[in-house]
Amino acid sequence: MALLARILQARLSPAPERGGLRGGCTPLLPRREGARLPAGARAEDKGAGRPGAPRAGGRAQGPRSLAAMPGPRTLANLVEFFWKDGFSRIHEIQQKHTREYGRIFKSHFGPQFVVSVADRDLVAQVLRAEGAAPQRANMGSWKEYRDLRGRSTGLISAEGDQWLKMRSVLRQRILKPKDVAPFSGEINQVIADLIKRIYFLKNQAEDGETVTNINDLFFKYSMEGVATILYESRLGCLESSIPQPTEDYIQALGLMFSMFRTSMYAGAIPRWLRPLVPKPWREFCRSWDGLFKFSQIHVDNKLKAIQCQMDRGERVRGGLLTCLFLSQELTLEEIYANMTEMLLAGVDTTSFTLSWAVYLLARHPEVQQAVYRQIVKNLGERHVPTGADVSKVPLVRALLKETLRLFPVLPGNGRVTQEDLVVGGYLIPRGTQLALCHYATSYEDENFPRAKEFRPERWLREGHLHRVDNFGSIPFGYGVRSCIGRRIAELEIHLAVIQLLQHFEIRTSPWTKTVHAKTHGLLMPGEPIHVRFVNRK
Ligand code: HEM
Repeated sequence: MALLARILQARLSPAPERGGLRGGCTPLLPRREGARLPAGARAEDKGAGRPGAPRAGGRAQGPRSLAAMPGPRTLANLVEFFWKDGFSRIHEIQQKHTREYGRIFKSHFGPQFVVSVADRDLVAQVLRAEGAAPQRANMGSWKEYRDLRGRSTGLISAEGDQWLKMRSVLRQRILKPKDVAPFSGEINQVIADLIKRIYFLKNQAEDGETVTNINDLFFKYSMEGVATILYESRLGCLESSIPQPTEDYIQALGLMFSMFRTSMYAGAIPRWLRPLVPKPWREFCRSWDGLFKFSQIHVDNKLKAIQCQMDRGERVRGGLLTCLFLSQELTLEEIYANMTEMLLAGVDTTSFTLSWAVYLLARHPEVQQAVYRQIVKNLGERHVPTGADVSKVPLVRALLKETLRLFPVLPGNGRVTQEDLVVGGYLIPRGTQLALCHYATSYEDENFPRAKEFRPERWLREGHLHRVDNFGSIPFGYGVRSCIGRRIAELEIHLAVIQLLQHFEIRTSPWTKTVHAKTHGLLMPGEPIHVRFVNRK
């Protein structure tokens, strides 16, 4: 039956040739008013989208409706997510559903209906067709909190004109590598503290080498690094005795982090159910209160310092926050909201990635040796690198890309379609939530030969003609709504990896286990990672 369905489907929907990034995508067709499904489409479509079935098509007969799209049953999905804690396995469920239903499938999450796209070319098609202000999916609860408290939205939660305005202000300041290169000095000071902290922790270890729970160490590094850029002030996260306000802040961040999960529950539970299940929404609001409060303290401190400088008639110069104050392009509420949301977006993402990168280096000494050799050859054993040096060590950049391919911090991304689209032969009406399944596409051999293997060299360019780009792995997203903090994160990670390898050989320890990924909103190491930092000299 399945074979017959596939053959019928193939006749109805000739598969387009896969043509890499530039070709091979189904063009986005405008909605054909009154387009009708071919007779019997429902039955025939049962096999559509399964592995081996045609990916896109229906052009001859018109696109198929969502009713014909395969996908898990609503009840099964609810059980998977709410009963079997599917929220911690989103990445695996993505792969499972792709295997079972194909590269485009539909699902229900509580009141939400989502179409998942797990195909490199279809993801490219969707993202390339975006308008001027793409809409992120599932931000209703974020917006609701802000309305409730009279707060502004930040870049993550804003939509439409509000988003365009804020994005155009922030993109001028941090979007390009050259914008963030001047932060190298500040980041290097944080890295100097990180290295000191590693020596301190090693000295406390029985073997003089093992640092347990590098996740925690890199969390503190990332928080200190991004706060240095966002608030233009140090928090003291890497000191032996962390100042109380910073300790409170770390707690607030912990709460913020657990909020990702809360936020998913909060969003998935319909409003009318809140009186019966009040906890998720209450927790959600409480954690946002804490985040906004903390950010506001730091922003206000900086504002006061600038005011004092101005009162003394001094010339005011500074980084991101200072520029935002002086340019007055954003209101104070918008600055609070953006600082809060950027901090939220900038700590765990960077720290998880750095933890995975160090774990992978420890597990693959031959790769580590190659990266180290390139650093020594092109930069030297002790040269403190700046942003401008990073292009001289392509293996360090390749290491980050490969780490993010295997462990993309955001295993999937969301969009709400702003026009009717035809994707993979299906008519997706305007206003439909799309989930772009980056984790699933990252692990496809077709996109990345021997995809399960850690091979950073796959990202090296052969000369200038060969551009290694692939919509199978776009960990920072793509296009006008992609990650605005990308260059900050890269700077923090590249500079840290270079200096860690200049100081230490990273080895596994008897306590280094195989670490599995767990999704907690973000894809994180499921267990603490322990490694040995062996002094180079
Ligand atoms: C390894 C680190 C990071 C990864 C993998 C990452 C990934 C992402 C992804 C996938 C998105 C969604 C893009 C889209 O919808 O197309 C995003 C958005 C965003 N990220 Fe990052 N991010 C990282 C670090 C950072 C840092 C350090 C900051 C801030 C300093 C930051 C700030 C943001 C903001 C504000 C947005 C929303 C952008 C908008 O909607 O205009 N991210 N990030």
